[in-house]
Amino acid sequence: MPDNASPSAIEIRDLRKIYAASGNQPPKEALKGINLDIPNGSIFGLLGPNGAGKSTIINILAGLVNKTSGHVKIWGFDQDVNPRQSRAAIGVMPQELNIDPFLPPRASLEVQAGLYGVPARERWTDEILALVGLTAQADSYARNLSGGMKRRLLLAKALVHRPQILVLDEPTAGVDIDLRAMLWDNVRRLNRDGMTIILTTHYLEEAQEMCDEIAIINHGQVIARESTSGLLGRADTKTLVIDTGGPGPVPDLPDGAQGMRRDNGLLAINYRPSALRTDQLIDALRAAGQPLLDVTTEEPDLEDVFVSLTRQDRG
Ligand SMILES: Nc1ncnc2c1ncn2[C@@H]1O[C@H](COP(=O)(O)OP(=O)(O)OP(=O)(O)O)[C@@H](O)[C@H]1O
Repeated sequence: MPDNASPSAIEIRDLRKIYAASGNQPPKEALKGINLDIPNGSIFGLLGPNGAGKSTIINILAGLVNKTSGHVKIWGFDQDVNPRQSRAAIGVMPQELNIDPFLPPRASLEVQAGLYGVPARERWTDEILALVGLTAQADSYARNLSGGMKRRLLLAKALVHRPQILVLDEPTAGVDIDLRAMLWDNVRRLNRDGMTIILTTHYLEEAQEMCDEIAIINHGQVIARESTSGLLGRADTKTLVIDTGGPGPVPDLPDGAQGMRRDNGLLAINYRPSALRTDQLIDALRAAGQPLLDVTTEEPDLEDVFVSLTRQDRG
């Protein structure tokens, strides 16, 4: 296993990608100078709306798409200077189910290990099969596997060469709850053993739960890159939920606060903590003669941050 002296598993500098024009499609500048360091040992989320450039970044990391310019270091190896080593350090679980239907899982892993030049004594085929829960299906034709099992096989294939970095491209799109839980168990275990995980997902609550750090990509640029908790702290929105003893009209509130009655009769007041303090809201409610039988606050989630950041960045 090569040593990586850098604290970053991945270093991306001024990465640009222009897809050439084709047919009547003009050229497309998909990446406009990405700078990104992905810390060694992290579970890192790469988020962004459709077409933001996430797959382009991942495909460049995986060596499947050629960059137009810029530098990429994987596990300390520059892709252009040490292509073989940089490739060996990364395993990618792709979005598409690209599996040979006639190869059983065990054979498929052996073929993959051969492609990566893993010597027989260093293979860990049975361990990987056990890890992803395919031991019982190890010798069944892949075409007989369920969709969920095929996904597990994709994860297994990404692991054969014991990469230091594992990339999961939308791993849970269209996947049922059990498989999702199993995937995340596996990912956490691999991470605990030292593997750096890079994940793209459309499920923001999943990113919130799984990722230590997150970069948000929009229009081919990094528009935020922070710890998940730092990012959550950025959302300048909070909701105060009050039991006023039953339904009733929404009282007058200070500027910057929006109130609504929920179906259960609770009064929900959305406000910006930077503009208004909670006690000012409470004072206003007291002045309006509202009973305050119970008061709770609801914190923002990643979705709030994501929506507000990508909205600001529009255009
Ligand atoms: N092979 C290609 N040729 C031309 N344009 C492309 C090609 N691949 C991607 N693009 C364009 O580059 C931009 C970025 O696409 P990319 O697939 O990287 O986005 P994404 O963030 O992964 O989106 P999604 O979440 O939908 O997968 C988009 O405008 C897309 O249409």
